[in-house]
Amino acid sequence: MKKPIKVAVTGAAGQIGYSLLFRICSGDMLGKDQPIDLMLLERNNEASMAASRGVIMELDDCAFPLLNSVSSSCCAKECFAGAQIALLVGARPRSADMQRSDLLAANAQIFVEQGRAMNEVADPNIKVLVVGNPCNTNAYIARRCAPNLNPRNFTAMMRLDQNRTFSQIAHKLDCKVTDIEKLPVWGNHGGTMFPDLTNATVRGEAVMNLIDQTWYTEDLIPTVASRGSAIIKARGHSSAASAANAAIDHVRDWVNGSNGRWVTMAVPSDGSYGVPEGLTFGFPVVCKDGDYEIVKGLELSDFQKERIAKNVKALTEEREIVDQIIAQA
Ligand SMILES: NC(=O)c1ccc[n+]([C@@H]2O[C@H](COP(=O)([O-])OP(=O)(O)OC[C@H]3O[C@@H](n4cnc5c(N)ncnc54)[C@H](O)[C@@H]3O)[C@@H](O)[C@H]2O)c1
Ligand SMILES: O=C(O)C[C@H](O)C(=O)O
Repeated sequence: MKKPIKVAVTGAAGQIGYSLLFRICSGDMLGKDQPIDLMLLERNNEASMAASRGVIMELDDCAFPLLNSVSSSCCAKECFAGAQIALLVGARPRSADMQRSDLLAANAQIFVEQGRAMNEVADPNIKVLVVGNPCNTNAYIARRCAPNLNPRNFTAMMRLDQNRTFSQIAHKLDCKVTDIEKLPVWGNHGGTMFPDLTNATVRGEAVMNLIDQTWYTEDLIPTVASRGSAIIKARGHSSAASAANAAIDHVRDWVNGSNGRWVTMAVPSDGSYGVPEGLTFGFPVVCKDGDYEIVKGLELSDFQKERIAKNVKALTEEREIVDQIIAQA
């Protein structure tokens, strides 16, 4: 029997939490032989605590063989004590009339506090996935506030954007999602995100030979970039089960490897492809041995450079705003 891994999840009683926790405990994220100590964080108010208790009752009622223990707290330091993996989901979602970046004012402070708490009590090599929006910049905040932890390990979720692109391509070309390779989404989980078909293949054939450029730039890219808004309009709530699924995919591949496949993770830039060092930026990565590597050596066309530059601009502007928030916090 393996030793349990300590997994912290914030926003445990929210929409995403309700899809995510049950899949973590059934072994979808870390494997069917990996026991888990689950540590939940919710807001300190009666409704959130009650909802959190209800979720724990349901987790109990599933009798998950892999769930070694579960605890719930409204104190970040208690929740993150010894945590080896943290999924930072707890944050306000946007409403139909908002951009994700409009959430910075509401959510930035959460990631200042949680970054500081992790810095004091988490495993120094903790792997962090930020889901709460705007997730790239929130991951940047948490990393800045946790100088004692491994900075590479502060990542944000763009796997949902990749999964959305894969499904659009599979519908368009009538293929299986598993036939598709080398299709990353660069940049920010925001309006400028860049689903990049340049190197994508379907059963080994270049996707760009199978679709026309107009469909790519005028249909696919806007459809993926506005999918979150389309779901909010349709459901009245932001995506939840698909977001939880993407979080599972992100952490599973990071921990257990992507078998040579490119996957999209937003990670601290090392300066690759002209992206300023330190921005939390969506890149194509390959995961192996519990780590990720940005795919290197790609020749970028002017079209790719221009799309990447728009994301650099958006994230640089957000970084300027939050640098002030961090300095004042
Ligand atoms: N990156 C992505 O692809 C992606 C996809 C979907 C949603 N999101 C984002 O995920 C976040 C959560 O979405 P949701 O639909 O689950 O929202 P929700 O409102 O249903 O749940 C959020 C939960 O977080 C809790 N929470 C708030 N502040 C907290 C704090 N400081 N500590 C602990 N818990 C706290 C709330 O009490 C609530 O239970 C939102 O910001 C949303 O925009 C991101
Ligand atoms: O769009 C949102 O605000 C929610 C989430 O980021 C999504 O992409 O579904």
